[in-house]
Formats: sequence, structure tokens, C-alpha cells
Amino acid sequence: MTTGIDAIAFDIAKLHLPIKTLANARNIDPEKLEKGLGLLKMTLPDVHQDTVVFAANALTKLIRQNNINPQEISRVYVGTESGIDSSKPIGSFVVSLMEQLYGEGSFSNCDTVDFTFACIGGVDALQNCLDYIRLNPEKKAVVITSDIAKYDLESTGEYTQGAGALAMLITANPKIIAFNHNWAVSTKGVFDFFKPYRTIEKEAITGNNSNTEWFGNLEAEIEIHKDQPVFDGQYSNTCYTDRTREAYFRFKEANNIKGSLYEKWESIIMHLPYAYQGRRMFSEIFAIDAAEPLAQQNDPDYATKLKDISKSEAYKEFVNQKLQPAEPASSLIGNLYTGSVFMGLLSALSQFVEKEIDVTGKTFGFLAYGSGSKSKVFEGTIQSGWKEAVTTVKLFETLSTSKEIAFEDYVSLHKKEQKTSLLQPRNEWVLDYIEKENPNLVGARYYKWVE
Ligand SMILES: CC(C)(COP(=O)([O-])OP(=O)([O-])OC[C@H]1O[C@@H](n2cnc3c(N)ncnc32)[C@H](O)[C@@H]1OP(=O)([O-])[O-])[C@@H](O)C(=O)NCCC(=O)NCCSC(=O)C[C@@](C)(O)CC(=O)[O-]
Repeated sequence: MTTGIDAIAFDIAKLHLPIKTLANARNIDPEKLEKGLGLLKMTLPDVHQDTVVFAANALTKLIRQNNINPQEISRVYVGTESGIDSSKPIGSFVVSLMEQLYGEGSFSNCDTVDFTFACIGGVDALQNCLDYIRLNPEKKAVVITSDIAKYDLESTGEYTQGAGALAMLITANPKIIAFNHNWAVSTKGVFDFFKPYRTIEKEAITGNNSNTEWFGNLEAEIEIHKDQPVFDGQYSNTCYTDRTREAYFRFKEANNIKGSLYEKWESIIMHLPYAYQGRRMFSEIFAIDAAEPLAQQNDPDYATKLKDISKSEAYKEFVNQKLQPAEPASSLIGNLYTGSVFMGLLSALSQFVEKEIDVTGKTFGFLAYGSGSKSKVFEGTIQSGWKEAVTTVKLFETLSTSKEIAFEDYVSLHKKEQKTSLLQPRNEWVLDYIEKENPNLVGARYYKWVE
């Protein structure tokens, strides 16, 4: 028996800002963003969308496109770093929305929980669900990844923004990909990218130090939540390369692989915070795990050697063959945080369908990363039903219908000054309202399905 992904669906934000528009507004050479980082568009949530909306839309599509009986889903595990409540998980919202569609109690036997570890939470949810299915092969689990990658205006993360969710059905004997059980991990607690609880002295807001109640806050410090992370871009790249390299070689050792591991993989799917992150970071592994190593870590000119290797024809050819297929969706979407690695898989498979390349029986390698920091390396084998399952998803066809918005609308959405939706929602979930009056429900978020 094998375990893996049987079906996939997605819901990506339908508005986008062309990267060229952002580059021009910020005085950045557009070629740097397009050719250097591989960015073309960044997708942005509309006023009625949040991570619950994206997650519920992705799950609704998964159920409908694959005629799944909702009562057969015994788990909905969510990977996210864009939670909307410190106690109530996105999974709890999603299950209640599904009951609006499929009847009260239809998900009451379903277990649900959110997994948070920056961008790798979806992979953690997947690993957990694979173990569960291995023990309970007759069951079906769903893994959802849902995030809004929002960065401060004018920061170096601004051009990597994106938003949306994927939902994946995890079963025994799956149609798309079956995963090998032997995974490797590398973890180190660091501050490369994080979303801290911040505080501001009440006095700085009220202008007096009497600590009088301020909108229900009795404390002298007011807690502030920002979706935008605190981060150090170049340090985050170092953590990314260090963790993925460590996990890669641990995987190689744990699976007793002789010779070059990456040569054995048809395609390599990495966490992509922007389209070219994988190709920019993998050159070190390419050099040191080559059949005849091209560089040694103790070389005095190691960094220069790696830079030269990253520009070599051999590396470019390698990139085109093994890394490029996962990139185009990222160029059109931006960072999906927990969903990026799975979107890379969908992008690669959709391209193989389009180019009529049969990858049945081929092994794909995965290098996942989450800031904070952790990498997991694992591999999977493409199953015979992949082509049919991926064709139903219509990835690039759907992405091509995205609506371009003007720079002013982008800023107004980002600053939450825009109060009405830019696109009329149809056949999807929307955030209806947030309770403001009832003290027992203040902050409760209510959603509805719009025909
Ligand atoms: C990612 C960075 C650091 C990039 O930072 P940056 O400063 O925008 O770009 P750069 O200077 O590092 O690289 C620019 C590339 O463009 C090239 N270039 C320059 N000009 C031209 C031109 N005219 N034509 C063609 N190419 C050009 C230039 O040569 C270079 O390519 P190289 O050869 O060095 O590979 C920044 O966007 C950032 O801070 N992003 C936010 C953090 C981030 O995404 N970090 C990535 C690793 S951490 C991670 O992946 C986890 C994360 C972020 O997803 C969060 C989570 O886990 O939750």
C-alpha cells in the first residue's frame, strides 16, 4: 500500500499587480525583479477575502471537482501562518462553513487542527496525515494550506507578496503522488523571519500616563498585531540554504543513497518564496553533491566558486530540466507561504501535461523550508492517475483570468482603506461581517456562500 496525494484543488486571489508596475513605482529596475527573481505578478486578496475564505473555497472545489462524499473526510488539517485568531483554528471555521453547504453535523466526526511553523506548516500537516492514513488506510484526510503573504510597503519583501490556498486529498493508493516514508529534517531556532506580538505604550496613544481604559484595554501596553513579518532578507536566505542543505544530506544518508541524490530525481520541488529562490539556493548542493564534486566546503574561494557554478552552462541546463517546471505558477502568484511548495508540484505537473511529458513512475524530490527555521526533505513517486487528476485542476487557465489592478488600488487595499470589493464575488465564500457589539461574540467572523 502507498500513501500520498489523490486530488488537488486551489483558490488563489483573483486580483494582481504586475511586478513592472510595482518596480516603476518603487524605482527598482523591473529586470531585476523579472529576470533576477523571476517575478511577474503578485496576487492580492480583495476586501471580502481572508485565509478562511481561501481555505473554504479550495476545499469546496476539491469536494466538488472530485465528487467526494464530505462525510468520508475524517481529517481537515490546515497549514497556515496567517491565522485570524490565537485560539480558534482556521480548520474550525472551515468545518462550520462546510456544514453550511453539506448540512448540520456533516463534519462532526471530522478532526481538525492548524499547524503553524512559517512556510513549512503545510508539509508538517501532510506528514502527519500520511502517517494517519498508513495506520487507517480506509480513511480520507484533507490537508489545506492557506496564507496571505503580506509585507510592509517599500520593504524588500514587498515584491514577493501573494495570497491563496490549496486543498489536497490524502489517501491510500493515491492517483497523483505516493511519498516515501523516510523523511529528513533540520531545525534551528533563529529570527530570520517572524511575526511577533508587538506592544505600544498606551501613553503614546492617549498622550497621558493615567492608564485609563482605552477601547476595553485596561493594560498600560496595547498589543498590536501585524500580518507583515519582521525579517532580514539576506539572513533568511542563509538560513534557507543551511537548513535545506543539512536536511538534504541527512535524507541522503538515511536512505543510504550512493552517488548524486539529485540526479535520481526527475524534478525538484522547493519552497518558493519567489520563483527563482530554488535555482538561486540549490547551486551549492549542485556543486557538492555532483558525481564528481565541483567544490569543497573548505575551499578558500568556496563562495566565488559557487557563484561561478551558479552562472555555468551546466547549472543552467540542470535548472531548466529539474527546477524550472515548478516555477511558472510562482511567477504568476507570488509567495503562498505554506502552499508554495505544493503549488510548485502542481505547476510542474501542469507543465508536464501541457508539454505531453509522461512522468508516471518518476521520483520527485522535495525541499521544504519554513523560517524560524526548519527544512524537511522527502521524495515521492508520480502515480498513474496524475495526468487526469491534474487536468481537472486547470491551473494556468484559471491564473490567466486574474484581474490586473492599478497601483493606487493596490496601496488602498494594502492599507485597508479600500472598504468595498474590487471584484464582485461569484460562486465562492466571502467574509460577511465581524461582530462588533455583542460582548460574548465580539470579533467573531461570519462567512457566507455567494451564488
Ligand atoms: C529574497 C530577497 C532577500 C531578495 O533580495 P533582493 O535584495 O531584492 O535581491 P538580491 O540582490 O538578493 O538578488 C537579486 C538578483 O537579481 C539579479 N539582478 C539584479 N539586477 C538585474 C537585472 N537588471 N537583470 C537581471 N538580473 C538582475 C542579481 O544579480 C541577483 O541575482 P543573483 O545572480 O545574485 O542570483 C528579498 O526579496 C526579501 O527580503 N524577501 C523577503 C524574505 C524572503 O523571501 N526570504 C527568502 C528565504 S526565507 C523563506 O523562503 C521563508 C519565507 C520568506 O517564505 C517565510 C516563511 O517561511 O514563512
